[in-house]
Amino acid sequence: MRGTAMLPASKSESNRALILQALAGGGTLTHLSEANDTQLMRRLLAHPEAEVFDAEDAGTVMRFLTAYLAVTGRRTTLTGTARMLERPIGVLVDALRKLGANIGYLGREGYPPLQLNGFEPGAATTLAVRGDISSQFISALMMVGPLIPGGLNLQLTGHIGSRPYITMTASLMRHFGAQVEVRDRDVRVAPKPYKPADYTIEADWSAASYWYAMVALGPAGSQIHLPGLRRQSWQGDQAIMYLMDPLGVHTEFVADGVILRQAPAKERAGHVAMNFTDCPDLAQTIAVTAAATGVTVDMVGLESLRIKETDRIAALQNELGKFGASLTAEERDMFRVSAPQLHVNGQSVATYHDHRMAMAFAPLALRGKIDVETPAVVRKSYPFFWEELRQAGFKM
Ligand SMILES: O=C(O)C1=C[C@@H](OP(=O)(O)O)[C@@H](O)[C@H](O)C1
Ligand SMILES: C=C(OP(=O)(O)O)C(=O)O
Repeated sequence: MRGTAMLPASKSESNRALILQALAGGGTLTHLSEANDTQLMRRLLAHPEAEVFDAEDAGTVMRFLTAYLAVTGRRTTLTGTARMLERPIGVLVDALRKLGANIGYLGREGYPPLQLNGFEPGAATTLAVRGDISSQFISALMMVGPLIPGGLNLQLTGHIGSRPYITMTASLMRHFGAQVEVRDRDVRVAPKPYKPADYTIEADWSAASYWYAMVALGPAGSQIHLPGLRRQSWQGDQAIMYLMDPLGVHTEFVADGVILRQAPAKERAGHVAMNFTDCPDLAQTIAVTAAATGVTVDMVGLESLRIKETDRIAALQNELGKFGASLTAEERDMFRVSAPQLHVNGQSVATYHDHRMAMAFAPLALRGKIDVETPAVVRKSYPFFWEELRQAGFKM
C-alpha cells in the first residue's frame, strides 16, 4: 500500500476553538474539522437561544456546552442520544453548582438530560474535581474559568486520565489570551477576558492511527503520506508514533506532515506493555493491530473505555473473538491482547454506535474479506474515512 491519505482536522482542537471563539467574540478558525461532533458544535453555538440543545453522541459537545451555557446564564435543556444519557456528568454539574449555576437533572441523577436555570456567581472559586472519570469535565470548567469573578482554581483529585487533553485546553486558552497554569494537580485560571484570535487546526492524530494500522498490516514496503500533522502538536494522540513503533511502523516528519513506513517484520516486538491513561482513543487501534501482527500487548489505563461511545472493552472482546484473538483481564487492571493466529474470512464486525470500532477493524480487510456493520458511524470524527480507503485501493 502506497499513497497519500487525507485526515480530518482534530475534533478536540476544533471543539475547544469553537467554544473559545464564542467566548472571545471573534477570530477566524481555519481547517475546522468535518467531524459531525464539530459541525454539531458549530450549529449549536450559532443558535444560543435554542430551547433544547441536542449534543447527540458527542461527549465534548455535551460537557463543554453544559459549562458554557450554564456560566453564560442560559435557561435551556441539554440532551443527547440514548448512550449519552448513560455517560456520567455529575462531577461537572456539582462543580458548576458550586460556582453558582442552577442545574437540575431531568432524568437520572448524575446523567443528562439537564435543565439549566441561570447563573448567580457564588462565593466558590476553588473546587476539588476528580480526574478519573473524564478530563472533559476539567476542560469544560477551565474554558469558562476566565468568566468567573475571582477566577478559578481547580484541585484535581484521584487518578488523572487523559491529561494531554487538559494541557491542550490550557494551550488553546492561552492562544485566545487567557492566563492559565496547570501544575500537577493544581489548575489556575485568572479572571482575564479572552481576546479574539485566529487559529489553524492541526490534522487529527487519533484519525491518523487508522493509517498506522494499515501500514502495519499492508504488504511489505507499505507507506503512507499524511499531510497536516505537526511535529509540535497539542494532541496527546501523537503518542501513536511511539506506540506503533514496536508494531512495525516508523514515522518520518516531512515539511507538510508525516510519512509512515512499514519496518521489516523482524523489527516487530514479541511482547510489549503500553499505557493508555493519556491516550485512551488509541486503545482500539492498537488492540486490533497487535492481534493482526501477532504482537502480544499488555494494556493498562483502559478504565475510561467503559464509558465512551460504548463499553469499548466489551466491544473489543466480542469482536476480536470473532477472529480468534482475545483481550483478557489479567492482574491489576491490565488487559492482554493476543492472537496465536488471526483468521479473517468474511466475519461481520459489529460497531456498537462507535466510530472507533469501525475504523479500528477496517484495516483487517488487508488480510481478508470483512463486513463492517453500520459503516456510517465514522461520521462522528472522520466522515470521509471510507472514501479515503477507496482512494487507497480498498475494494468496497
Ligand atoms: O477533551 C477531549 O477532546 C477528549 C477527551 C477524551 O475523553 P476523556 O477525558 O473522557 O477520556 C477523549 O477520549 C475524547 O475523545 C476527546
Ligand atoms: C470518546 C470519544 O469522544 P467523546 O467522548 O467526545 O464522545 C472519541 O471520539 O473516541
